[in-house]
Amino acid sequence: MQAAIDQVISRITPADKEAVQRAEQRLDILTKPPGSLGRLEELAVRLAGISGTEQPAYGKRTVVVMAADHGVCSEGVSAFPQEVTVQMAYNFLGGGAGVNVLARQAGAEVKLVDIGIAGDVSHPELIARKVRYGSGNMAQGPAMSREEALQAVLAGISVAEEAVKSGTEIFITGEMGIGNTTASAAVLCALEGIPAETAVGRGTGIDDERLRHKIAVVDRALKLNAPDPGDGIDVLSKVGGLEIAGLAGLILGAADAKVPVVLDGFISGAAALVAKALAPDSVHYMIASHISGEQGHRLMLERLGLTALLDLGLRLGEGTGGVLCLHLIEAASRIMREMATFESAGVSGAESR
Ligand SMILES: O=C(O)c1ccc[n+]([C@@H]2O[C@H](COP(=O)([O-])O)[C@@H](O)[C@H]2O)c1
Ligand SMILES: Cc1cc2nc[nH]c2cc1C
Repeated sequence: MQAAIDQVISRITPADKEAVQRAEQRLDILTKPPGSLGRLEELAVRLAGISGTEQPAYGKRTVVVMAADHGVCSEGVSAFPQEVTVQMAYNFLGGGAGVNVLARQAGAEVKLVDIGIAGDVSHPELIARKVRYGSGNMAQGPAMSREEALQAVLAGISVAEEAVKSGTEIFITGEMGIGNTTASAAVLCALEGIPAETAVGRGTGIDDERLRHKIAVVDRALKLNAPDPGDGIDVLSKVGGLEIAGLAGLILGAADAKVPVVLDGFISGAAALVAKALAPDSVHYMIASHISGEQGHRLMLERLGLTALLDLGLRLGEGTGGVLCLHLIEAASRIMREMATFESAGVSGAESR
């Protein structure tokens, strides 16, 4: 399994520098004062680098919602009970979750992957890739074995490969898993050497007392398991989660296919940090959609070297912020394809002063 992942990693290259240059040049001849479309221009340049063309057009958009459970829930780290994960799985499949609504509006398809839900889910639309029934309790031992972490990463890669084969041109990372902000905070601490109190937030909405307890749980898990910060798979297996591993694989698969991957919130950010640890150039293919209300996400994006496009105080997960960002991606790509140039519209350029 390691060899198959290494093969994918070896194919991931930086963004296309020439397409970046062509995009910058095109932005300067469009009918607007230079730089006046602000961050939309930066987005257009990044998309050019990813897609290898300064005038990209994106058709099929796929939100991949990886769902899994977390043994650490038994420590009382979430405001909600674990069974919500399986219940929400059916909500996604029925089209009633927040991300389903926003995806319909943005013309995106939602795919639910069972990568480690603690219960059984059966539905014709489900992508069944269960590695195990929930992770182990990281406060008492490793979350999973190294083999299970590799299997989950590989599952994410194969989901990406299959979606690209069926026409996906943009990915959005989504997830569902009660307890997964604890695992994501632990991954952030382990990879970036950050203290638990900086990385841990309120997740689904815990009070001050539970927050102090959650920080102590993450501290204990890190001390007990001593994950190796130089080894992304070790971090995943000791203090990660199955959906975090699956999303890390999805990001690697997207980067391998040179398809933009829009990151949602805190959990997607943890997966992105793992992908970066495994393949530093994968960051070139990531678009940070929004800054989550979850404490620690800002720092996470800083460590990824990415700037979020939206700041709406979202903290739902599922891919909701990522899907909202599709409207901006569509805007940036249409500007590059449809906006007139000074020459084509007969508009005078700036006077040199
Ligand atoms: O995306 C985010 O930034 C985000 C922030 C807080 C919570 N969530 C969602 O809430 C769940 C995890 O919260 P918790 O408190 O159970 O760890 C999980 O299903 C996530 O999708 C997501
Ligand atoms: C209801 C509910 C929906 C969610 N969607 C993502 N995380 C969630 C957590 C809860 C509790």
